[in-house]
Amino acid sequence: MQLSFRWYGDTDPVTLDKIKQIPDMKNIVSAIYDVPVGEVWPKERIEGLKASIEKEGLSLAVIESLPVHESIKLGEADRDNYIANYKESLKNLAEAGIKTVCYNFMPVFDWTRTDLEHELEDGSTALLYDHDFIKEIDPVTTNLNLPGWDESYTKEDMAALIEKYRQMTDEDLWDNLTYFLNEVLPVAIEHDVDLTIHPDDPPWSIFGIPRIIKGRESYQRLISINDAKNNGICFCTGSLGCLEENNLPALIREFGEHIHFVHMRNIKRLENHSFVETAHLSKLGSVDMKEVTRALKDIDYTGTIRPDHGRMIWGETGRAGYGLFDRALGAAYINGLIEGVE
Ligand SMILES: O=C(O)C(=O)C[C@H](O)[C@H](O)CO
Ligand SMILES: [Fe+2]
Repeated sequence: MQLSFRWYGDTDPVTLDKIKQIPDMKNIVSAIYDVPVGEVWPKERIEGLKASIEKEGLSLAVIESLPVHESIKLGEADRDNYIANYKESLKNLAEAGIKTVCYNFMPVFDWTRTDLEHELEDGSTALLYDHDFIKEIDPVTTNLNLPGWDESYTKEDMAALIEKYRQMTDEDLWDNLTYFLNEVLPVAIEHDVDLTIHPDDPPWSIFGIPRIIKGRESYQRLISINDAKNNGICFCTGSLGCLEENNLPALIREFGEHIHFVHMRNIKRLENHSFVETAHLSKLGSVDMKEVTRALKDIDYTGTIRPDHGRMIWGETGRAGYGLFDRALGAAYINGLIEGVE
């Protein structure tokens, strides 16, 4: 298993010279963030990102993420243009030697929380999701100012987009994912790139819009589209762990040959679908990280694994979920789990 760390590029307050001092940290997960969603990622930009990482003696192991344009998720008439661009970007990434690309198929929003600085009893802060609050609010008028949300939307854009998705069913979204994968997988297979779909976070419909990547049935359906290993999974313990019925070690054993990227994150399930992110340690949350790691060992997982969202501890401020200190503690914990199961 290749330990890795997410880095948001030159604007990230967490710098590569610090990341590389985390024990056994050799691999970086990153992306190009200033190319508009749907445009082609130029070769020179990819090479530039790679060079900036290799300059520090690290390697660019995974792209998280190559985003999927809303027109593709909506199945709109112009989706083919964006799919053609997606293929071009995949080719450019493959030519730069990148073999693992993460994406998600969540409509409009990325991960969703209701409080980015929820104070825990030890004085650290974590990301909280209050399901009752989410059910009450109008996402257009309530500014949750989540970093994962695309800041380029005007309120009118967002309202129009949400309305379009509210007319869609899960089936419609599956149809559009199927269309997308039938188009891009041949390119991924030809260039030996593993696409890895990140689960929905949280893994259920919010704001009345569909979400489909939630657990076992989702993965059975995903693989029924195309059983090539390139039709892959980013196994995120924090996202999947939000649903008590998701047996994470069993999912790993069942879908292991499609897992090419792992996010290690712990959450504590609260009542009625609410949850709070915790430190990575199993006993502080609802996810048994040791059994997850043992299952990864059992499937001889050799892919990339990263600590996912951490708390803000020791007074650190920065990008929600992406501070240095608690993710570094998480990385050290993952090192220990791997050593333990080996
Ligand atoms: O929601 C999660 O578990 C993620 O890993 C999602 C990442 O934070 C997402 O890629 C940020 O855009
Ligand atoms: Fe994740």
